[in-house]
Amino acid sequence: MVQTSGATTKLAQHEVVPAPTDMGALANRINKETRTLHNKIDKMMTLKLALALRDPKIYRQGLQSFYHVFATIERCLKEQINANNEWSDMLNEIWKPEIARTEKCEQDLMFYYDDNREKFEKPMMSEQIDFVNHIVKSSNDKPYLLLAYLHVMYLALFAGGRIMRSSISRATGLFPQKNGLKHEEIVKLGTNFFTFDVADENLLRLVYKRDYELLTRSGLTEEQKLEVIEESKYIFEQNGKCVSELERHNLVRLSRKWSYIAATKGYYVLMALLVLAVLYYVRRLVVHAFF
Ligand code: HEM
Repeated sequence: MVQTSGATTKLAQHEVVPAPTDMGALANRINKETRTLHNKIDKMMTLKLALALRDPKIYRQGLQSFYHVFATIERCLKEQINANNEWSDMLNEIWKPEIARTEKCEQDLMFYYDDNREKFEKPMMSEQIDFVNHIVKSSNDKPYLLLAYLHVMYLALFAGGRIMRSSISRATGLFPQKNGLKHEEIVKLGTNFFTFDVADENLLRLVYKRDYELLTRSGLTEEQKLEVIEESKYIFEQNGKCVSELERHNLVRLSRKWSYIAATKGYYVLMALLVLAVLYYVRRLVVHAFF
């Protein structure tokens, strides 16, 4: 458990581990090797978020996709810690319960799905199912691959997550009205995913990164570190596939909606166009006759 209450993040530069310039540190190596992939998903998600913030249905689909990933990581992690194998101590010492996302994500999903747990409990989209199966297999075959998830998925929350939290909180079209609650109260109910129950989030991040480095520095062979870096690339790529899959799904949903409108309201649209054409013709006749 991280003792963060009343703490301050004012650490001297030399106390921050790993130093940003330490290119031997596993976390820095992952960041360097995945920079291009990160920039790609950053652009993708920033674009999609602009749409999702106007449509709670799109937002909750995105959140659901992350829910399955975090819930699977945390389930596998618990299994490996309880297994008392050669990786249990390392994983247990890096892991901080305050960073867990399963419950936080569930609280938000219950809010957006009106307390219908069965609507989000199981992954239904194929890329999400592949992702979940891959995590379970990696964790069973090589438990140290969970270290890729512990860096990539959880540190994302402190950087991009913070940026996203601020745009989400300002998005007025996203939150359903609930029993006359004030906007700030509603925002709180729907943004648990981005909050940590600690006095100082930055300290939590620094302690997490420090323990990750101290335990992985000599706890893994070079070959295992290379495998963790490869798994990190997979995580970025698979997140990208999940985002694209949702985009395709919504395009189909929207086109079905428009074909439905055309099929059911087509008569009225045709009549309106006809009236406009007649008005245009009459206007032309009048202009021609008098001018
Ligand atoms: C699934 C999507 C994403 C993943 C997995 C991800 C992952 C990461 C990781 C692992 C880091 C390094 C953190 C560290 O070492 O402390 C990071 C940094 C960062 N991310 Fe993301 N990220 C994602 C999406 C985004 C998005 C959408 C944005 C922008 C809104 C963003 C903005 C940033 C920023 C500003 C940093 C800090 C860069 C730095 O300190 O040099 N990320 N992200």
